[in-house]
This record gives sequence, C-alpha cells and structure tokens, in this order.
Amino acid sequence: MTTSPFVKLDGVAKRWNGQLGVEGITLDIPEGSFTALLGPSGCGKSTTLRLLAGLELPDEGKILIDTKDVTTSAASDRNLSMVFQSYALFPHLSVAENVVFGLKVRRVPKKERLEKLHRALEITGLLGLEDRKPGELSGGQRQRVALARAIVAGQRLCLMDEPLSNLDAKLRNAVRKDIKKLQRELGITVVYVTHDQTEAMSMADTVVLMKDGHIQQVGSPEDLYSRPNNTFVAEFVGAPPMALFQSSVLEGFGEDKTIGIRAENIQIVPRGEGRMRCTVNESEFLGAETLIGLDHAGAEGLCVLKPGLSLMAEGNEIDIMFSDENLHVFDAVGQRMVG
Ligand SMILES: Nc1ncnc2c1ncn2[C@@H]1O[C@H](COP(=O)(O)OP(=O)(O)OP(=O)(O)O)[C@@H](O)[C@H]1O
Repeated sequence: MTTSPFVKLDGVAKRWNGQLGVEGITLDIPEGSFTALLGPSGCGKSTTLRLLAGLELPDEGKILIDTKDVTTSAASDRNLSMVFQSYALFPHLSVAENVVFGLKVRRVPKKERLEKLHRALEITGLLGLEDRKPGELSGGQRQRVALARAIVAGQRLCLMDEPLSNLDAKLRNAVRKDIKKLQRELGITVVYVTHDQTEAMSMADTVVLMKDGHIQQVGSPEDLYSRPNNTFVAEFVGAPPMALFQSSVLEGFGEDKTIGIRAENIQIVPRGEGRMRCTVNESEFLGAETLIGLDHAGAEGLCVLKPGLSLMAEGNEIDIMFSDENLHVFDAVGQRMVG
C-alpha cells in the first residue's frame, strides 16, 4: 500500500509578467520529514516556499496539503506555521506575548496558552527570558522566540525561509541543531529554504536542489553527493567542489564527455606511477586535513586532501592516481551517464 504524501506539488509554475519564477515543480513530501530547498540566489527557493504558504498563487499546477487541494486557498486556511530570516517579532511585546500572540488572536483560553507557552519556552531554552523585549535579546535568542511561536501554533507543517542567515557562524551551528532536534521531537514536517549546502546537507532527509526556477535533483544528501544527476549538482554539492574536466584528458573515455572526481578519491603517487601529472598551486591547512590545489593543462579544480598538516610547496610537480570506479561521467549536455 502506498500512502499519499503529506505535501504535494504537481507541475507548479509561477511567472511575473512572463518572467520565470519557477516551472514544472513536482514534489512529494512525506509527513514528519525535513526537506531543504537548496540552490543559488534567484533559483526559485523562496518562490516555491511562498507558493506552498499561500503567499503567492501559482499560474499552473496543483498544491495539496494533507490530501486537501489548497492551490487557491488563503495562507490562513493552510494549517501551517512559518519562520522567517527577519524573525518578524513585535518589538513592543515581551517574549511571552510574542510567542502566544497567535493563540490570543485565536481566543485560546488563558490556562492552555500558559501551558503551551511554558512548554515552547522549555523546548527552545528560553525559560527565564519571558519578560524581555526582542531588543534585549541576542540574534540567536530572537530566532528561538520565532521558533517558539511556530511551536505553540501546533501546526503539523512548518515552513522556514533562511531562518539562520542573520546569525554568526557559531550560533548558526547551535540553532541548526536545535531546529533539527525540535523537528524530530515534535514529529512535524519542515520545508526549509537555504542557499547554504552545509545547512541543507546536515539537517535535511531530502534535499531539493534548484537552478533557474527548475528542480535539478531530489534525493538524500548522500544521493546528491555520491550520484549527482548532472554537472551543476556535481559542482554545487560538496566542499571542495568536484573537479570536472573534458574526457579527452583520459584515455578510453572518448571526446565529448565530462569527467568528475572528488578530492578524497585522488591519491598522490610516486613519479611515473600516476594517471596525471599536476603542479601544486596552493596548500590550505584546514585543521584535520590539508587541501592541496593542483593545476593541470586539461583539468581545472583538481585537489587532493592529505591528513593533518601536510603543506606542499607551490610549483611542485606531482603525479596523481584515481580508480575508474570513483569517476563520474557526464554526457555532452552534462547529464550523468553511468553508475
Ligand atoms: N514578486 C516578484 N516579482 C517579479 N519577479 C520575482 C518576484 N519574486 C521573485 N521573482 C523572481 O523569481 C526568481 C526566483 O526568485 P526567488 O526569490 O524565489 O529566488 P531564491 O532562490 O529564493 O533567491 P534568494 O536566495 O536570493 O532569496 C528570480 O528571478 C526573482 O527575480
């Protein structure tokens, strides 16, 4: 028996005066999952989320939430909560008032409001700060207030648009873990927009990678990393990015293909025993590893990872080796061919 997805987008398109926002967006999102919409600026992530939220209406296609066709429903009728980058807190209201604002509007009884407030503040680690105003909180605490507000709303679907982008790197890491933990504990379905692949890869069960208003690949973080559908996905996912080069550089791969290889699949071998001779162009110490950047006349972006501190002099010539099974082969238009 197949269960129907909790959220379904079917052939959704949105244009403004003929200019493309998104097109052909078809996506099934299971209940209780964490889905990240990932891609570069302008690829259509926010438009997709806004269509799901009911803040925009599609020109084509259908949107279903919990089997109900909500394609033209108002945002308020879609039973979802939203968390934005900007927090969207009322500056003159306290933390507690901000969190229960929606419940008050919905005339939820005071006793229930206080219970829900306490639980949400407990979950988000904000107990003790209920009387502060947003201006008296750090960026991370403000974002936690926005999360607490989404939690008390009690909706099964929560949409998040770059909720961490105003926070510094350390805080981003901490709140990232909080969000993931919350999503698991509450069993809610999260659709999360980000342009940060580390964020998407570390939080999501499913990553939807977009470019120019179209979906490029839908899969687990591991799928996108290990079996990219095309050269765009191959280069976008992973740091350092996969090196891509013309197949003519290697024997036996023909002329018109693109070959991809990741740094961790390349070894430095004794002179004369490798498949390519390269020149070291930089060494970057990353902590646990050193990244050695390589120049080759036929291939850009090649690099090798060496354990620990292992700097190599710029200009050094080295031979590198890799096995065919670690190569990604793309056809003349950049689509994955094998494996
Ligand atoms: N209200 C609008 N009017 C006209 N064009 C729009 C509107 N909103 C978005 N677009 C266009 O639709 C495309 C997708 O925009 P969208 O905001 O969804 O991208 P994004 O991936 O979320 O980018 P970013 O990461 O920069 O927020 C862009 O070309 C954008 O200019």
